[in-house]
Amino acid sequence: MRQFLGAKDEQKSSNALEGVCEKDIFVQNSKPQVLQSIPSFVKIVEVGPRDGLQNEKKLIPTQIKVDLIRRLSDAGLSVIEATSFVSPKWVPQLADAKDVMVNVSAMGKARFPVLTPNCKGFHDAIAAGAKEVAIFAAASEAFSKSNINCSISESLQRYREVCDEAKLRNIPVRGYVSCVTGCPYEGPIKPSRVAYVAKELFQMGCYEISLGDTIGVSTPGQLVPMLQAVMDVVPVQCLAVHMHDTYGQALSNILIALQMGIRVVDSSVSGLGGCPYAKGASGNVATEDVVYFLNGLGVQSDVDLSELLAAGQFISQYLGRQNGSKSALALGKANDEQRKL
Ligand SMILES: CC(C)(COP(=O)([O-])OP(=O)([O-])OC[C@H]1O[C@@H](n2cnc3c(N)ncnc32)[C@H](O)[C@@H]1OP(=O)([O-])[O-])[C@@H](O)C(=O)NCCC(=O)NCCSC(=O)C[C@@](C)(O)CC(=O)[O-]
Repeated sequence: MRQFLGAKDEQKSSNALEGVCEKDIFVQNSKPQVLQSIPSFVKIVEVGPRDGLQNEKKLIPTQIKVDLIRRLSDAGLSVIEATSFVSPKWVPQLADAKDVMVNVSAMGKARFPVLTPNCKGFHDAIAAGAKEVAIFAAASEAFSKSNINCSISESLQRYREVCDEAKLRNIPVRGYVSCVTGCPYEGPIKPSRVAYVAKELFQMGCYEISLGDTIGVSTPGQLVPMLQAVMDVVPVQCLAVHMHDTYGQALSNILIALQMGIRVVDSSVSGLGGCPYAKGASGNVATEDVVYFLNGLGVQSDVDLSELLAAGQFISQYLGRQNGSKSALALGKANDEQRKL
C-alpha cells in the first residue's frame, strides 16, 4: 500500500496502511498491457486558490489565500493558478487579485498563472507581477453569455487581443474551453463545437488547452468522442483535462484521458470549487485523490502527498468544512487509528 503514498511520502507515512498483502499491489515493472499507454509523469495544474475559492460566499482574507498557495508550492505543485483578474462585481471573492499576486509572484519555484477575461485583466495582472495568464472560452453560447457576458465569437476576438499583447511580452497563455460535454443551460454539447473553440485558442497562441467538464456530468462515454474530435485539431501534448466531480466520474475520466495520451491534469486541493456562473457545478476533482491515484499507477507527479494533505486540512479547517477528498479522509482516519494502537 505504501507506494500509493509516493516515494517522497513513503518515509513520512505511518504504518497505518500496512497489512495489505504485497502480492495485491500493482508492480510498476510488470505494467499490464491495459496500462502501457499511461505516461510515466503527469503534470498537475493546481486550481484550488482560483477555481476552488472563487465561489466561496464569505470573503477569505488575502493572507489565508497566500498561505494556502505557499503550502501547495511547498508540497511540490509546480503550477498553481493563483487568482483571477476579473471584474470584482462578477467574482467578489477574487477582488484581492492584485494583493495575492504581489505576495506570491516571487514565491518558490512554482508558476502562478492567473485568469484574464480581457485586455484590462491582462494588463492589471502583468502590473501585479503575473508571468503567465489563462483565458477562458466556452463551447456553449449560453454559458459564455452567463460567464463572461459575450458570445463565443466575441470572446475569441477579445482573447486574440489578449494573446497579441501577451506575445509582445513573451507571456505564456493557457486556454480553457468550458462545458466540453455538457452545459447547465444547453445540455449535451457536440464534440465538433469543442474542437472548433480549442483550435481557435490554439491558433491564437495558447500553449496548452484545458478541456473543462464544468458541471462534472461527463462519463468516459462522452469524454472519448470529445477528446478524439479535439485531438484531430490540437496536438495531444498541448491538451489538459479539467474535471469536476459532481457525479463521481472524474477519476475514470482522467484515466481514459491518460490512456489517450493526455499528460496534464487540473485539480483542486480538497476538491474545492465550482464556477459561480455554472448552476449545479460542484467541486473539482481533489488534488489529493489525483495524487493518490497517480501514485497507485506508479506515475510520477513530484507532489508530496503528506504535505498536500496538510495544505488540504489547512484550507478545510479555515472554511470549517470536511475535506472534500476521499483519500484525505481515508488516510487521516487510518493515521488516527494507527496513533491509537
Ligand atoms: C468578462 C467580464 C469582465 C465582462 O463583464 P461586463 O460587465 O460585460 O464588462 P464591461 O466591459 O461592460 O465592464 C463592466 C465593469 O467591469 C470592469 N471590468 C471589466 N473587465 C475587468 C477586469 N478584467 N478586471 C476588473 N474589472 C473589469 C469595467 O471596468 C467596468 O467597471 P465599472 O465602469 O462598471 O466600474 C465579466 O463577465 C467577468 O469578469 N467575468 C468573469 C467570470 C468568472 O471569473 N467566472 C469564473 C471563471 S471561469 C470557470 O470557472 C471555468 C473554468 C475556467 O474553471 C473551467 C471549467 O471548469 O470549465
